[in-house]
Amino acid sequence: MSKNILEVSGLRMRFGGLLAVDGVALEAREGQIVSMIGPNGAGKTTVFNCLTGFYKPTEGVIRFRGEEIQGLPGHKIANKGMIRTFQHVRLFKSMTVLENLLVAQHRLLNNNLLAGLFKTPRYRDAEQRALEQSRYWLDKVGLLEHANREAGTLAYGQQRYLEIIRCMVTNPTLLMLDEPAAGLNPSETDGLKHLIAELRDHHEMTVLLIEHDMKLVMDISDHIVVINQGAPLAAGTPDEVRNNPDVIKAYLGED
Ligand SMILES: Nc1ncnc2c1ncn2[C@@H]1O[C@H](COP(=O)(O)OP(=O)(O)OP(=O)(O)O)[C@@H](O)[C@H]1O
Repeated sequence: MSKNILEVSGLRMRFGGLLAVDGVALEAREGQIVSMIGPNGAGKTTVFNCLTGFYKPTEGVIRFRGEEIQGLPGHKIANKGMIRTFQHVRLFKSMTVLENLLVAQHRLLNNNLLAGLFKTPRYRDAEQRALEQSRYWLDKVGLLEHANREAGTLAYGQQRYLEIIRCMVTNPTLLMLDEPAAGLNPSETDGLKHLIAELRDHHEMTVLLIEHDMKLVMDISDHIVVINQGAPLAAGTPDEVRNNPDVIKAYLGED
């Protein structure tokens, strides 16, 4: 059986009088796509912010590859291999597409200032690997020909892809995507769906997804967690969730 990458239990996050996250639990096993859904304001992004160390959770246990990480600063959690995208595109828009990918791999490159200054063979090897890794992922999402363009000049859908591969070049253990389909047209959304499925099926990636596009979620998720007003409402396979009366009432019935 595949191992647990992420285990979250009893997660609570309070902002003054507002309990934005109230007892959320979730689990992601290696190679699974796990989606978190719920109406606007349900607390999904707040859960992401707690997992990635942007917020210190009020309560709860977060285990990443068996190790408790709740309350650790974001950079330490990212160094452990938990990498995310944001609801709104956050690229270095005046840098080239390729530079965005190289900057993301700075840990591989800049671990020794002197090595960088003198361009030692070891540094050059690392630089070469970073370039190869970048080209591989650019090719995968059809952006290789745009490698030297300013990232801000890419079409919106391409910027979304670039954000995802900017995570992939760091060889993450867990890829967390916050509404990656937001603002995409149907054909871009379909491309995104295939890319996420490919990351799981051919790159053994574990993916935690927040998404409002129900077709995307239902088509690719192995497991879905539904939260409503901060609290867990249901969890299960896409079929179980789709047919759950509480979910239909609280969420799917809203549209
Ligand atoms: N830093 C903060 N300070 C105070 N309240 C916050 C903060 N961050 C989030 N909230 C509140 O917590 C609740 C949950 O917000 P959150 O953004 O996590 O929901 P969401 O499920 O991601 O929503 P959406 O689907 O619209 O992105 C909301 O009521 C929001 O206003």
